[in-house]
Amino acid sequence: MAALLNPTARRLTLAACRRLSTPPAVEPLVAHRSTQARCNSSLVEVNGGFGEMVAGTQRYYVLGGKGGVGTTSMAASLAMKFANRGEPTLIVSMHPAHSLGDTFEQDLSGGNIVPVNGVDSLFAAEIGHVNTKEESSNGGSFIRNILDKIGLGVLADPLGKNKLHEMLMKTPGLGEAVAISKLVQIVELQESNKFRRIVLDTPATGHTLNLLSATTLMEKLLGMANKAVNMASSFPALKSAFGKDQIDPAKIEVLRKQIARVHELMQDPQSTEFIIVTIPTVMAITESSRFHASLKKDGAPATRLIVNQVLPPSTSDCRFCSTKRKEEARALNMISNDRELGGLELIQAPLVDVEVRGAPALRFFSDVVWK
Ligand SMILES: Nc1ncnc2c1ncn2[C@@H]1O[C@H](COP(=O)(O)OP(=O)(O)OP(=O)(O)O)[C@@H](O)[C@H]1O
Repeated sequence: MAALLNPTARRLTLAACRRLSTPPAVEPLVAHRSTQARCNSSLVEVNGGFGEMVAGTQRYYVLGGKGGVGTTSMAASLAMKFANRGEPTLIVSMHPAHSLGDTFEQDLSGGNIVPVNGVDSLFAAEIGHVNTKEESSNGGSFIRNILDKIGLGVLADPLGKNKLHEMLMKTPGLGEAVAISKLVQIVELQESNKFRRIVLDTPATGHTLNLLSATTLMEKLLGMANKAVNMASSFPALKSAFGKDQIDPAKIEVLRKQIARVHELMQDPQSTEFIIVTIPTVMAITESSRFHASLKKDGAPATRLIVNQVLPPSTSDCRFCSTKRKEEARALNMISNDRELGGLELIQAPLVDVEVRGAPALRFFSDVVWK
């Protein structure tokens, strides 16, 4: 088992490292450098196989895990690590409830690719989030765009903002449909060619990653289209505006092909690596095991498992800590004996004493995790 954080060094770390992006005005530079060196060198001897990742041909890194285990922090730290090597990197959050912007302490809610403040070579976008309030104030342009893509743009005007909303917000799978559609757009963008690495922060819903279910997605999109048409047909005033034949099969076919291309990329181990994020609890590990089984079933190439929030060692555990530590050891033990997870490369990321938030903390955390 890899050695973990030295608690003394850890205390020194994130709090001090938060300040390191800007050299101090008054503290002598040499002291600053020495603190920085301690921050950079100290802590963890965890082999994250980062060297292998850098040498590999992969361009896409898809991180997924149960809610709250730290997927966004891990994705952001990986993207930061690539960018710090000077590799142009894009991180995309596909979470319905985004926290990537909070992680970088920057507003990313516009859905566009924007440079991350204070980090060279790093760009970010949050996609897939449909904000009802914003949509209402901008006339439903995001949803309109999706409707356009499936040949139902004509629907947007006659339904009006409110009805459009009511209908689409109640459509199951809309969030995923929107996210996939946006991801396809991003991957196809000319601008995206400049990124050597693209890190995707994805929600794993249940134990599956719907990103891969292109077929299901297409069914959803088509179902959505049909629903829209049927609903509109029940409004007499709209009957003449359009009918089923308004759905443009050619447009649907273009979208289907684009999605198939993304799907293919995601299944190609030369292009994509899936990374499962978990925490050392029996429940999270059990779910990760199912998650890996479903990734394999989908032909998705997962090689690494990150166990996040592992307790640092201590010589003076309180009762609570030592009980917690035993529970953790039990959970970690499960991994090596698990048929699904046992074969994955294990990365242990320590529980640190401050939030992983803001560029300096992320920069530090990325060096701790990705070795
Ligand atoms: N190793 C760690 N040590 C300390 N805090 C951590 C660690 N990893 C994550 N956190 C903190 O835990 C919180 C949740 O992390 P994060 O947003 O990355 O989780 P998530 O799995 O993406 O959550 P969600 O699925 O709800 O979006 C954040 O406040 C983050 O700073």
